[in-house]
Parts: sequence; structure tokens; C-alpha cells
Amino acid sequence: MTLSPKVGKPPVSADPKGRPRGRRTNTPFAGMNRTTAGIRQAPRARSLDEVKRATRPKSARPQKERETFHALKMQKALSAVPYGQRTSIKAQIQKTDDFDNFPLLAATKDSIAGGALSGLEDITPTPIQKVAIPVLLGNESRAIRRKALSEDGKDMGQFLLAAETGSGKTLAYLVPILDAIKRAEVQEAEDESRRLAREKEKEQDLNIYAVTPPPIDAPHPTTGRPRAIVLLPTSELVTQVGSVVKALSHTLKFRSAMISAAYTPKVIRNRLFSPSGIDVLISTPHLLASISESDPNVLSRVTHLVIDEADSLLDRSFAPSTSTIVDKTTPSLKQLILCSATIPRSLDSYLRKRFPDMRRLVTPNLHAIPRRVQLGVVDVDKQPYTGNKMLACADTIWSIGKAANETHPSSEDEGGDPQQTTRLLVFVNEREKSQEVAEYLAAKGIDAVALNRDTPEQRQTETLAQFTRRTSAPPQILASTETSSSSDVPPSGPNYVPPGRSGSSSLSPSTPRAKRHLANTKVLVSTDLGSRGIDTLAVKHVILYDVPHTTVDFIHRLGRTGRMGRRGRGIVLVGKHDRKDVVREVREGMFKGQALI
Ligand SMILES: Nc1ncnc2c1ncn2[C@@H]1O[C@H](COP(=O)(O)OP(=O)(O)OP(=O)(O)O)[C@@H](O)[C@H]1O
Repeated sequence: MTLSPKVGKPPVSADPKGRPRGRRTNTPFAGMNRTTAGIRQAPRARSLDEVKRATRPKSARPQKERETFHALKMQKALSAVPYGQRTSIKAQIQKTDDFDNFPLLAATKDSIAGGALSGLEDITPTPIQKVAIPVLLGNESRAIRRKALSEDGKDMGQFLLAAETGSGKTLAYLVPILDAIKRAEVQEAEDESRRLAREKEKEQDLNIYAVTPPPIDAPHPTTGRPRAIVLLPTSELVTQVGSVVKALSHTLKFRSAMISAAYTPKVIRNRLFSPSGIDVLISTPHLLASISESDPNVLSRVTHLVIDEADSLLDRSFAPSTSTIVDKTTPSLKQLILCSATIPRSLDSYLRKRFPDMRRLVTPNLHAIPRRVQLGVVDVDKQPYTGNKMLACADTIWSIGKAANETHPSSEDEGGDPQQTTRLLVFVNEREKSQEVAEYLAAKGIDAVALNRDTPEQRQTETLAQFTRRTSAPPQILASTETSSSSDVPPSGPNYVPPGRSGSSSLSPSTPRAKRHLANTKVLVSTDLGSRGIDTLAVKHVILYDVPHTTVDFIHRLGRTGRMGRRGRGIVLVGKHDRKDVVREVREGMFKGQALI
């Protein structure tokens, strides 16, 4: 290493052009080896505002707004729908306000008002019905329609209907399908009569004395070969959707059948192979997939296949049976319709791979829990529960039941109006817990039953029927006759004490048998089984005993109340092991009417 010859020489004071050659100020080493502070001028005096800001106490300083959905972002459960898309859908559907706006057959329109929604006044289509019915009817430009057809050019439309819980998705797919079936029936009848006329002419040309043989007593051509199939995950949902289809069939005149494990093999066979034929079949995928193995013809004529509750039917446990049915029906299929209240990310990526051309028909409020559903929080670690969640649950139910009884004293069992009975759903995460909680509540004098996969099919149906009773009053009327107004919805807070409580618990955790009975109140303690699709119109209160694992479960469970414009209350019980941050964000999202993520 050689040293510079300038080492030890004093610095030159000016460069050849006469500029001073001192220390460079814009290099990383500019501040090194200084003997003076190098302040060129006196510091600038602070303005009055700057002084005020600096002397303000920390608590008074504006906080940087907390990032919304920080905890929910960790879960990443739901696929996002951009807000721009939501706004444009909202604008699009604003023009439609009547079922008459859709090019439906007169009989189809009559079947809505006179069948499926009989008893309701001023029937207007819901957002998902406004979005989906025209598209499924094929009532749009050819260019848009071509987009919905599959890539291989096959004439099969693929659609995903996604909308909030309790927003009328069932009719959104049933109405256009039944309309198409009726039109196809008319077309086929015309074709058949033309064919017969041609045959007759031919016979007459060949032999004028030909005698037509008497008609053979053949079964109907649609026997065991339905035109439309609706798949649902449970027997209860098969019964629920089956009854809507039946109600429509009274006016529209078609044949339908529902089959599930709740029926005996003989009943299933008789329904499926009825000599009078079948147009619409409602089934669970496991049962239909196994029938199709022994009798593949069952799926040979299907033009419309609906996979309702698609977020469940395309998950690991159902996917093999569902896919088998999709594969076997594909050759004759005109429309494949998936329907769901949520688009979980797993479903989103599955659809992108398996059905990349699927058209998504979503509503502006998808993934938002309506603001008319209010969420209260009970901190079970605080007084008077001190960590006893079961006690907190029982006490909350007693408070709700007592408050309702003050308004409607006569019980259903005593011949009172069943609509005045308070029906509550309690959701737990594990099936063992449902039994445990139901027994505890019963010991506390509450009419509670458990519902889980171990409950026999028949009992599941009977139990759920008590919570799905239809009311004929329109939502607006129901909302106004509710015992509560938005002001008496349970206030939520870290230690929300339900109304009617004086501060101490009216129940003791060690009470072995009920000393008192909470009249006029029915409680169902359920696992996720009771949270999917069940039309629990009669339920105004949902208690989340466990904090749901994901936002998907939050949406489904809270979606059992506040259906079709009604008000509802959710109460979540949080303990020290529960994700309070997740609950807080869900509450904030609900308050702002935002879509959860
Ligand atoms: N246009 C309408 N006007 C009034 N009520 C309607 C209308 N369409 C459907 N309903 C009623 O709304 C209720 C909820 O409908 P449905 O069960 O189809 O909801 P959903 O969107 O499938 O809910 P989920 O996601 O929970 O399965 C039903 O009782 C149904 O009769």
C-alpha cells in the first residue's frame, strides 16, 4: 500500500477556479472530525401552532387510525369482492322492483305470489333475485351470455350465486329453472305432436287400412330421470327446499320429489321411480351418488344442476360425491348453478381451477352481516360469572326470556300464540359441548335441546321444525311488532350485563335440578350443523357460546337471525382464551355495515 504524496501537506484553500476547497458537506463523511458545531445561522423560531402541538398532552394528540380488520386479515377466510364491483351491481339492480320486470311465464309469476311467498303482501324481488333471475333466464345480450359458457364451447352455463344469509337465494335459482322446465315441456309436447302427425301421414300413405295399436301402458318418459336436481348437505335442508318446490308446483304444475337419509329405501324408490314421472329432484349428494352407481340413467337427462350451500358441498367431506354427480350430468347439462352465502378462499381457488369460466353473480352486501343484527358481548371472566361460561349462557337466556315474557305472558304450551314464543339458538364449536350445554341449561329450568351429527335424522328434523316456523306477516310488520327497538338492543361492552339483571346471578352453577322453569322460551344448542341454510325465521336471538373459528362461521351462525329484513340480536360469550380482537373487529364491521374478510 502506498500513501498519497499529499499526506502531511496543509489543505489547499482554493481550487484552480478560485472556489474554496474546504470539507465537502454532501458526503457520508461530512460530519466527521469536526471541531465546531457548524451551525450557520440561529435556529428558526417555532410558530404558535408548532408550539401548541408539541406541548399538547399525548392523550389529546390525534391517534393514527387503527388498521381495520387487522385480526381478521390473519384468518384470510373470505375471498374479497372489490367495492367498485359492488357499487356497479347496486346501480344495475336499482331499476328492477317487481317480478313483472322479468320475462317469466305468467304461471311462474303466479306460483311465486300464490305458492312460495303466499300470504306476503307487496312482494318485490330481493337483490340476489334481481341479479340472478335475468341472467339465468338468458335474458341478456349474446356477447355476455357467450362469456358464461364453458371454454370448450359446450353450451353449458356455469354460475355462482353468492348473497347474504336469508336473502332469498332459493327462489333466485328455482324460479328461472322451473320457468325453463315449463318452456322445455311445451316445446317437447309440440315436437312430439308434430312427430306423431308426420308418422300418421306416412302410415296413411303406405296403407290406408292400417290400424293404430292400442297405447301400451308405458311409464312416463321422465320416470327416474329428473330434468333438474338440487343438491343440499342435510336432510333438513332437503325438506326445507323440497317444501318450497312443492309450494311452487301447486300453481306451476310439475312433479318433484325429495329424497334423503330421513326416508326409508322403499319411500326413496317409490318417489324416484314414480310412474307419473319426475321433473325436479331434491337430494343429498351422498345418497344420489350411490343411487347413480346402480342406476346411471337417473342422471342421464338432467339439464339443470344446483349445488346449494356450495361452500359446504365442495369441501373435503362432500366434494367426491358432488363431483361424481357433476361429471355424470355434464353431457346433458345446460346450467350448472352453485349457490352460497359466502365465498371462502378455498372455494374461490377450487372454482378458479375447476370452473375457470364460471360467472359470479354476487350482491352488493355479500359477506356483510346486516346492520339490523346487533352484536352484544358478554365477558364471562368478569363478575358475576368469573369464568363460568355455562352460567353466563343460562343467565343471558333467562334475561332474554323474562324480558319477552313481560311483553307476551301466555305460553305456546298453554295455547298462546306460537309466534310469541322466544326461540334462541346457541352455537358451540364441538359436538360434545352441545350436549353438555343443553343439559346444563335444562338443569337451570330452560327448555333446551342439543342438535349435532349424533342426533337421529328424524329428531333433527322435528327439532329444527320448531325454529323454522313460517310467519305470514311481512318483514316490516314483524320488525315493528318486535319486543325491542334499536334502543333496547343489548348494549355491548367488555362486561355487558343483559337487561333485567340486577347485578347478581339468579342461577347457581351447582344447582342440580331446576327450581324454576323459564316459560315461553325454546333453546336449541347446535354445532355448525344448524347454521347452514336453515331458514330460522322464528329466531330473534343467537348466542355464540364459542367464538367461531372463522368469519365464514360468524356469517352463517349470525345469519340464522335477522333474515329477510327482520331485526335480530347476536350475543357472543368471550372468555380469556377467546379471540377478543376478532370479536371486536367483527362487531366494528357489523356496525359499519362492512363486508368481513
Ligand atoms: N322476494 C321475497 N320477498 C319476501 N320474502 C322472500 C322473498 N324471497 C324469499 N323470501 C323468503 O326469505 C326467506 C329466506 O330465503 P332463503 O331460505 O332462500 O334464504 P337464503 O338466501 O338461501 O339463506 P341462507 O344463506 O341462510 O341459506 C324464506 O323464508 C323465503 O320464503
